[in-house]
Amino acid sequence: MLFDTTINSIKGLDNEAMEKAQERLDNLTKPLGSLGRLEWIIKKLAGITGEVIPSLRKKTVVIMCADNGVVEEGVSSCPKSVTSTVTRNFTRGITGINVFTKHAGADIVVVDVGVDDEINCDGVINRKVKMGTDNMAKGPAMSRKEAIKAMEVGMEIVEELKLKGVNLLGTGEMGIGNTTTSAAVSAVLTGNPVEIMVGKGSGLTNEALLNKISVIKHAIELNKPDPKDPIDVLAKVGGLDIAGLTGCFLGAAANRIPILIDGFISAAAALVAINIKPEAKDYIFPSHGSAEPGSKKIMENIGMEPMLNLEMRLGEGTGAALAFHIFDMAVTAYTKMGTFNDATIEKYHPLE
Ligand SMILES: O=C(O)c1ccc[n+]([C@@H]2O[C@H](COP(=O)([O-])O)[C@@H](O)[C@H]2O)c1
Ligand SMILES: Cc1cc2nc[nH]c2cc1C
Repeated sequence: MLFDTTINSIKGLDNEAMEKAQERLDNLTKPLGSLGRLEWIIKKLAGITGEVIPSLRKKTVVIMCADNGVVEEGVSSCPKSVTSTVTRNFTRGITGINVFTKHAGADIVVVDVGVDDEINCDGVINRKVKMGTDNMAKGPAMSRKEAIKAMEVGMEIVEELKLKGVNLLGTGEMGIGNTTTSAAVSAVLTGNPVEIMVGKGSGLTNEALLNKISVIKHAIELNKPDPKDPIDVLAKVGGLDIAGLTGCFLGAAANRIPILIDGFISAAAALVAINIKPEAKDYIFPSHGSAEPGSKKIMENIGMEPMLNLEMRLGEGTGAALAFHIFDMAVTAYTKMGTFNDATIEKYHPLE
């Protein structure tokens, strides 16, 4: 089964490549460590790829699109039909992520993993597991088998992209109601109270926010997801979009491809992936901190610090695409700066 083989092929980082990268970083004409977390990016890229001089040849954002049955409980300001409309619009070049990726010199791959509509649109890959999840306020969102199938969709997509030479991935999603499922999954897995994991998503009144909180609490009480079993949590109170992205994170780790988290939903998927296989964390990078409050709590739980804080909450992978620029700058500085061997000054050593 693809799921098991993927999980079993996730291995640790290449320490030798990381040591050599550190050596080069320390030899660049700058005070030791002065490029801060750009140096951390370089070292981690070297450990992931085994290349001492990493190059970002092909960058792609994978967008997992799916509907969430819980939307019928009034948890979103948007009608469910927005999921299929925006999914189609990704192929028309007019959405936020189209502009963000174009500017970053990256591509997008749009995957229908469970939109409740026949998409039939060139440019949208049809890997529909089912026509949206069931309403988690009335029973499990999906079966365990469906959750695994959706994760395998993500794993397959990453394998296909690897064959096409993609060596930097971003994660994005489109799914009305998915801030509700992300809050539910992350509340259960982090052990935080539902209230602090929930926000207004794409926009809610204060009254509707209270309803969203009680719907999530009810869904958790009803389905009793087991916090020690991340797949159980994903299946009972998650979504097909989150599951697809969880598969992308695990697939990227198995295929040694660096992969960036985007906003709250993508962070919830990374949280599930790390709970399934802790070593996957080595392959995952943060990008921005979403305005959705639960995003910060997930980052704290997985021990990551976003690189940007712009209060964005669009999703689609826009924050990840924005961070591609930081990666480009890190690699450019690392490869284009001179070393102390070329420079006319002595290597700078910090005071002991
Ligand atoms: O990425 C984020 O942090 C984020 C925060 C709030 C909303 N969104 C986007 O808005 C949609 C979900 O909002 P909602 O209110 O329907 O749960 C979904 O399509 C996401 O892409 C995304
Ligand atoms: C237009 C629109 C675009 C989106 N992208 C992600 N969520 C969205 C919600 C809406 C409403």
